[in-house]
Amino acid sequence: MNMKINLEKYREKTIVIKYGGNAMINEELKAAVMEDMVFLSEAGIRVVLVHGGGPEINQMLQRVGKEPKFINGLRYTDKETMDIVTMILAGKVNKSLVALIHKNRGKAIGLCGVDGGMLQVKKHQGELDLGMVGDIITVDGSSLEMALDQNLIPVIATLGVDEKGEIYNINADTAAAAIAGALKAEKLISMTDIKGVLLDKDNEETLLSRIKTRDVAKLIGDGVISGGMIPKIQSCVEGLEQGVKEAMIIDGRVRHAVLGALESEEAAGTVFYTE
Ligand SMILES: Nc1ncnc2c1ncn2[C@@H]1O[C@H](COP(=O)(O)OP(=O)(O)O)[C@@H](O)[C@H]1O
Ligand SMILES: CC(=O)N[C@@H](CCC(=O)OP(=O)(O)O)C(=O)O
Repeated sequence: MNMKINLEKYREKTIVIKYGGNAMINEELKAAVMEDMVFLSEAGIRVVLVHGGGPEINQMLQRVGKEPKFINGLRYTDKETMDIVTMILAGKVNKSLVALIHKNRGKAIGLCGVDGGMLQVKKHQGELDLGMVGDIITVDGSSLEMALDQNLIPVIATLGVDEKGEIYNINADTAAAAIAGALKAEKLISMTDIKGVLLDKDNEETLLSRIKTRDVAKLIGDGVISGGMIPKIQSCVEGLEQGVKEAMIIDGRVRHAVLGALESEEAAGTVFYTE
């Protein structure tokens, strides 16, 4: 890779990168993102990759004749859907990302939140029943720390487990924020399929490049932010509240977007800040 960027300031720091299913738009881009993960890891950065896979889950549901259903950006997950989420997230998507890292001569370990009891959940509490969706109660980061100490890149599928051993589905942005908080990460970067948070979601010229965390509730209440952007933006706020130094949303369609985001404080995308 012919990129000269100074990553020294992140050496031995933890960076949690959330890679959304919508930014896995083609195999070439996916391979380039995994190349970046290896590059960062080789620069001595403790990289944790938390991935989504919503579109792949939708495709499989449709193949078996089930219509995907979302409520405020969260998937309604009945038992049959949960089986498919497990197969696709912890199986197909997770292993394909790990394999791509290995293809780039990096070392990765694919885990899901059930492994090592990493993501402990209880059934989601909300106005509406979402089935097998879990709310995170605690994050046990010890298996992640162990992997990072061995210079492995942990690649995480966002399933969680409750005290009865039941497996739940967790939105990948929500899980990434909780993991970043538990690891006291330097940065939480969410890669998606749009420039960042837009004032008008159909006009990419209306990028909000900086958002104050206390304005987030109003942006959601006013309907500026909808669908999958709701958990994404909420998770940036939660990450900062839990001690992450910086949270941002960037355009995963752009090659080497993560490297650009680390290189420049004024990177493209949306940066969240508290006062
Ligand atoms: N104000 C907004 N700005 C940007 N995107 C928005 C906004 N409101 C809703 N969205 C939608 O949120 C989507 C990103 O969330 P999602 O599809 O869940 O992505 P990912 O798979 O990366 O997690 C965008 O593609 C866009 O359609
Ligand atoms: C509860 C819930 O909504 N879980 C998500 C988990 C995957 C995810 O978040 O994937 P993206 O990042 O690609 O959207 C889902 O089932 O789609």
